[in-house]
Amino acid sequence: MQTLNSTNPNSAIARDPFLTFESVSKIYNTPRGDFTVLEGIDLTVYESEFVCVIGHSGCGKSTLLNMVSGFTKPTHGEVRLQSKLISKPGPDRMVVFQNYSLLPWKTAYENIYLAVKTVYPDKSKAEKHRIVMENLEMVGLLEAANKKPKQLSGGMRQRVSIARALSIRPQVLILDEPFGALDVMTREELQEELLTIWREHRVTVMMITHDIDEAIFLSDRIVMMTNGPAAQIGEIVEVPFERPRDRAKIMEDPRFFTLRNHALEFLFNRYALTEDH
Ligand SMILES: Nc1ncnc2c1ncn2[C@@H]1O[C@H](COP(=O)(O)OP(=O)(O)OP(=O)(O)O)[C@@H](O)[C@H]1O
Repeated sequence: MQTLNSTNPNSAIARDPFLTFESVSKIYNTPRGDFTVLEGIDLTVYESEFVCVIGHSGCGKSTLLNMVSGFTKPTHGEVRLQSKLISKPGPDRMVVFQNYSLLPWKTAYENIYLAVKTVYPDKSKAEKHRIVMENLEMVGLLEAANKKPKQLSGGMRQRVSIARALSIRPQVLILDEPFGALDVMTREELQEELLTIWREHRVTVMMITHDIDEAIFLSDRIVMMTNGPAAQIGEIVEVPFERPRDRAKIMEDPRFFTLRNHALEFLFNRYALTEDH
């Protein structure tokens, strides 16, 4: 594994490990025999870090994040959060998917309320209400509180999903291509909002994206996966831009193009998809 050198002000060096993958492999048993998706994954994510994972379709990015959420377990190796072995889902790790996953028969308010009620059954009704309202406000959706998902735009639904995930104060926010289905304008708007929320909450984020520009704009480090089967971390690139980030300024920075070209070269030259994939 290589790391592109940088003088990153957000550099993870000399911080305590927070989320760790130690010699992680994942093998699925399929009707055609064992299928090794990931092999020998070692990764340390630091508290409050924003890490993006990129790689070709099917290389195992969701599998990697599913081992953080606890939806799936490693076949070999361990994933730990603050030294504690992750073996099942828990409220300390919340996931936002691309396809919203809101309950369609409940309003935005009720979707968030249900999450708060499930995780904090002992909180008073007034306190639960306060948490829901605070989180709806955080994503600018107070006025849409009583709307059901089908009455909301894709961007609004994703805002509700993010509010719901953060309402229970997870330590890790797992984002599986959260903006993949949105148009460019909405996508950029949500990226800005996500960065503001991340800065205020200091939550640790692991996010899958197929969009290199999005990964550069959002993250402290980009984990680039090789192709499967038996995909590995090919390279980890540090993103050197100071925060808060200004998209226009970043786009003018020569380092942006160096990073972008480096990631493109990795994906479309060194690990280009071949006929077999
Ligand atoms: N439960 C399972 N059983 C068998 N194979 C699986 C299972 N889940 C995933 N796979 C296979 O593992 C590989 C990696 O899947 P995964 O969804 O992790 O990739 P990905 O990089 O997230 O893909 P994409 O970018 O298309 O979402 C794929 O070949 C997929 O078909």
